Amino acid sequence: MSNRIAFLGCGSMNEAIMGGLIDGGVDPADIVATVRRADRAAGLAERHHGITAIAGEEEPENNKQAATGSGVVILGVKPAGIADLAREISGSLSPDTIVISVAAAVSLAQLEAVLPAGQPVIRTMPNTPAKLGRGMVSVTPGSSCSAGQLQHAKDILAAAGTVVEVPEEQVDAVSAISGSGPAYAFYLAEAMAAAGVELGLDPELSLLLARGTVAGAGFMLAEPGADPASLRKAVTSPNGTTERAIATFDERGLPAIIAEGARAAAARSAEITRQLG
Ligand SMILES: NC(=O)C1=CN([C@@H]2O[C@H](COP(=O)(O)OP(=O)(O)OC[C@H]3O[C@@H](n4cnc5c(N)ncnc54)[C@H](OP(=O)(O)O)[C@@H]3O)[C@@H](O)[C@H]2O)C=CC1
Ligand SMILES: O=C(O)[C@@H]1CCC=N1
Repeated sequence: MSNRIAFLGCGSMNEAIMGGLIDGGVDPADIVATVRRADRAAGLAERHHGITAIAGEEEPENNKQAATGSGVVILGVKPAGIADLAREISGSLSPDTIVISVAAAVSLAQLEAVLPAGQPVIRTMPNTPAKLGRGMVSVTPGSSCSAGQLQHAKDILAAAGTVVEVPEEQVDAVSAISGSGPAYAFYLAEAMAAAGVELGLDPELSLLLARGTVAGAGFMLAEPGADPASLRKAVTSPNGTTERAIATFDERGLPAIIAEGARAAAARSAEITRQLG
């Protein structure tokens, strides 16, 4: 199988995976990326020296060219564009080209319906820390994906972070927790920075403290066997300051609010799947 990997629709998510793979040792010469805009393609080629980036506005056949001869093709456009993209490249795929979709809400059945019969397909749900090799990536194989092909995809994606296999009915939940999750952590950092300003800190200092604290806590969580509840308790002195803050969060129902947000994210995913038919 060809070593070449094509990132079709190389925006936030696919660029993050691509960055993780390059840092993890994939040869940039084996990577081809497509986008619509020429300035975006130029930016990708500048940030990831040695890859080939092709813009649709300059080369309308860019996706077909990139798919031709690639062993793995990673579809990274918005959910509404995935079926058209898959149709567009279906005549350019080898029967053993592994087609990976990173799109939320696009089902395996929807993908398989627009690709050649028997094409190996894998639905994934990654997240943007993949850029640092710190992503969480779920994989769900389609009906024609062999165990060997799934393992090959897992081996490639491992450079982007931790790979977990889940049944398709759990992908919306994975999306609501780890797919969208980095945004929740950034939102927490934004709220903490704003709270610091309200308490009288200089905005720049407050942002520095909030960023460093969320990042530092993230590193602690990344240690093997880390337990968020134990780590939290280690900060919380009896009758101290943290205890008062956590009690306030509990009284105001913050865990329920987070659960409600995650339910809304998962429900939106299911809604998009229905809308895409
Ligand atoms: N962002 C995230 O954290 C996550 C996103 N996802 C999924 O990833 C997918 C992409 O999302 P995201 O990266 O945020 O979106 P972006 O808008 O950042 O990226 C989409 C990219 O696709 C390119 N593009 C659009 N149409 C075409 C086409 N026909 N041919 C080639 N390139 C095309 C765009 O090019 P141009 O820039 O030139 O317009 C853009 O670079 C979605 O399906 C989403 O559900 C999944 C998990 C997390
Ligand atoms: O917001 C979205 O729809 C995508 C899917 C998960 C994260 N970002």
